Amino acid sequence: MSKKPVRVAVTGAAGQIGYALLFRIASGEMLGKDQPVILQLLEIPDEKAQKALKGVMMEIDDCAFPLLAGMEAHSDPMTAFKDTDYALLVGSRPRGPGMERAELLAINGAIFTAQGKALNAVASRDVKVLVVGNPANTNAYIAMKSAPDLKPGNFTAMLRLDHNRAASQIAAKTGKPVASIKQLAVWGNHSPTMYADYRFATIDGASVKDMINDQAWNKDVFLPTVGKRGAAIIEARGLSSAASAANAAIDHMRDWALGTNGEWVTMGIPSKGWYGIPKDIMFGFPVTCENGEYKVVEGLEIDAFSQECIDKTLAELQGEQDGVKHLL
Ligand SMILES: NC(=O)c1ccc[n+]([C@@H]2O[C@H](COP(=O)([O-])OP(=O)(O)OC[C@H]3O[C@@H](n4cnc5c(N)ncnc54)[C@H](O)[C@@H]3O)[C@@H](O)[C@H]2O)c1
Ligand SMILES: O=C(O)C[C@H](O)C(=O)O
Repeated sequence: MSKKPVRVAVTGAAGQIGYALLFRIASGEMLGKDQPVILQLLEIPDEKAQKALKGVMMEIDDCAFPLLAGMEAHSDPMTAFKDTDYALLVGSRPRGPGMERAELLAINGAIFTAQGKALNAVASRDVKVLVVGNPANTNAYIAMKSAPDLKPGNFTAMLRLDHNRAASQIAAKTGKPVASIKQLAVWGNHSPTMYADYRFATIDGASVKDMINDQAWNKDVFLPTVGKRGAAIIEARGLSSAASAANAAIDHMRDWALGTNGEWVTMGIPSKGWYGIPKDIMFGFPVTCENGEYKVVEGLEIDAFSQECIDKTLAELQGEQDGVKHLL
């Protein structure tokens, strides 16, 4: 018997990431090739944006996706999020050259108060929320705090692009296939302070740290390359990453919904005190997923260098989250 369709809301649906994301959701790459979906697409109530959204929807229609069980255009989160099972909050301004993501808080923060409230009012009580719009961790925190009737743990921020970037750099350094890299983690904020950590990573059972055996490369090449990759792409492309961001969003939601078979992935989630990160800080942690739930990988040893990195990204997040109290 075929499965009941699930509702997937996507904001910023006519934007760059939206264009790289919607077709893949509709084709079953996110929730499985047997899972029908209803797309609930949100754009700003602006004639040009709504017209562009109609154009994207015409193209989606023209793909004749067998799993697409319905598609709606919205300009109000209160209708876009009605009964939604999954919400991908992408819609918000990207940064331009020379900006840091945190500078977007003043522009984008308020979007997530309104959207958190709307999710609180009308979404499924089990909605799984992924915040992509930057600064992603703090926007996710705002949305979570604006939705007191939903479970805080159902709000997540996207660190998966950083995880995938780290995996790709390690594959290049070791000359091994990216798929062979296991047990990678990215701690903290989706910002240059993030701490991509390969101390526990393995390739075919062997330690990646021992294979690389170069702390100078870790500190002076790997961490800055991963941490500043978004800026490097903006510099090269003139626009912020879109297809890789959409790909990471698909990976994040697919793994959360369908499980990771014991493999580690990175998700930005509200802390419950793990590794000394204060409660509710929206922090990147290594997790595994099973039965629609994520579980933090606990008990990892944090050495002095790692603690210093974790403290730095935590302090930045605390500063950002203190700075948005007026929105909550
Ligand atoms: N977390 C990550 O790893 C990551 C990666 C890449 C990009 N991003 C962020 O994702 C966001 C979107 O990037 P993009 O390249 O698609 O930008 P874009 O400008 O191409 O598209 C954004 C779209 O969002 C719409 N929008 C704005 N406010 C909205 C609102 N309140 N409700 C609904 N829609 C709204 C705009 O009209 C626009 O169509 C940016 O904030 C960017 O920095 C995050
Ligand atoms: O860096 C940006 O502003 C976009 C995005 O967050 C990225 O990491 O590519």
